[in-house]
Amino acid sequence: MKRPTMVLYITICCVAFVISKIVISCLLYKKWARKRRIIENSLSGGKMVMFRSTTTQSLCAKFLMRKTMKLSNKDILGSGGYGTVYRLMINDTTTFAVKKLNKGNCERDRGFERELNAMGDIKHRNIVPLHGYYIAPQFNLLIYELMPNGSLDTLLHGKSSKQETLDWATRYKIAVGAARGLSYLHHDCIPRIIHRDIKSSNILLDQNMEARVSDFGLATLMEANQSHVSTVVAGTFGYLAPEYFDTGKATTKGDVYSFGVVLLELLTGKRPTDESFIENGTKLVTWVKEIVEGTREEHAIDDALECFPLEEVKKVFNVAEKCLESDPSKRATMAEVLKMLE
Ligand SMILES: Nc1ncnc2c1ncn2[C@@H]1O[C@H](COP(=O)(O)OP(=O)(O)OP(=O)(O)O)[C@@H](O)[C@H]1O
Repeated sequence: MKRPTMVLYITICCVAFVISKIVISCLLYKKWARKRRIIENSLSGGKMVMFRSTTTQSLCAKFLMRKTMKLSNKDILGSGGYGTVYRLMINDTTTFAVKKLNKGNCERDRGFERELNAMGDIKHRNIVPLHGYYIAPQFNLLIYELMPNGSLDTLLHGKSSKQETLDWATRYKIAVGAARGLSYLHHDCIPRIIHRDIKSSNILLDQNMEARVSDFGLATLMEANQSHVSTVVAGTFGYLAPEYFDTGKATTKGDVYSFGVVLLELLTGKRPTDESFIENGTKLVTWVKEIVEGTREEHAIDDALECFPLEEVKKVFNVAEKCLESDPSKRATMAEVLKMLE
């Protein structure tokens, strides 16, 4: 090849290389600028409130918001009917769980308000702490403490092969902790709080496997002179008390019934919606009642439990029965349930 032709080729290659670099840089800049614009737009017109605590005192709201805006699918911890929950890592020692509720759905907006009303002032070792919230034009955020051991539902029914079976002592501890949290809501809060969605996926576990009641999106406040609150029936199939299902009147006894179903899940390792019940035309509650009547509790206990103290197990079956009385006036209160378990 002649020298001038070669120089021409090399020049063309160099120019093409430089142009492609410029184009790529422009595209990357455009993408970055777009992302930044979205973050700026989200930050403007929004209101961030962080409650004072040792975890939050050194945090700057703007820094927290910027971190929140960068959350993506890989940070998702789980999704529910009302929103998506993300893991938000601030630094090596501080991580939050952020629930994002998109606006525009009346029920979802009400859920956000209910959650704030119910949880704003609550501090109890068996309730998931709410650290703050963010209100923006397009969405709302709830900022909780991250529960590193996830939900009871995943621990009992999760499919991961790495997952260890929950031993009896841990199950018992979870039952007592959840009962303590619920009893606090019913008997020690003013006004009293009905949770309305007690189920295993709303019982989370902290680093010490201590149970924490979460998800107050349906929670209802009840003044001292009220015996019930009339609502549209909501909650989760399999956990709803029969009288609530029939009348829509929410009472603390409805939560007691749902807690009874959670006790059965801990004992039997079965979901209330387990397919085997549907196939046999029965329900978890009916099946267990028959077993307890025939004093055959050892046949209902979770197969995954290799050893367990039978007397203690029988006692918990009896407590569950007292929670699952079909007549709410005969059903135990949460304070009584806690006393029996403790
Ligand atoms: N504070 C938290 N720490 C760790 N994981 C959490 C936390 N809060 C929620 N999660 C996870 O996110 C999942 C979704 O939670 P969310 O409360 O939105 O829905 P759900 O209770 O599963 O269903 P629904 O709200 O429809 O009743 C939970 O099952 C749980 O695994």
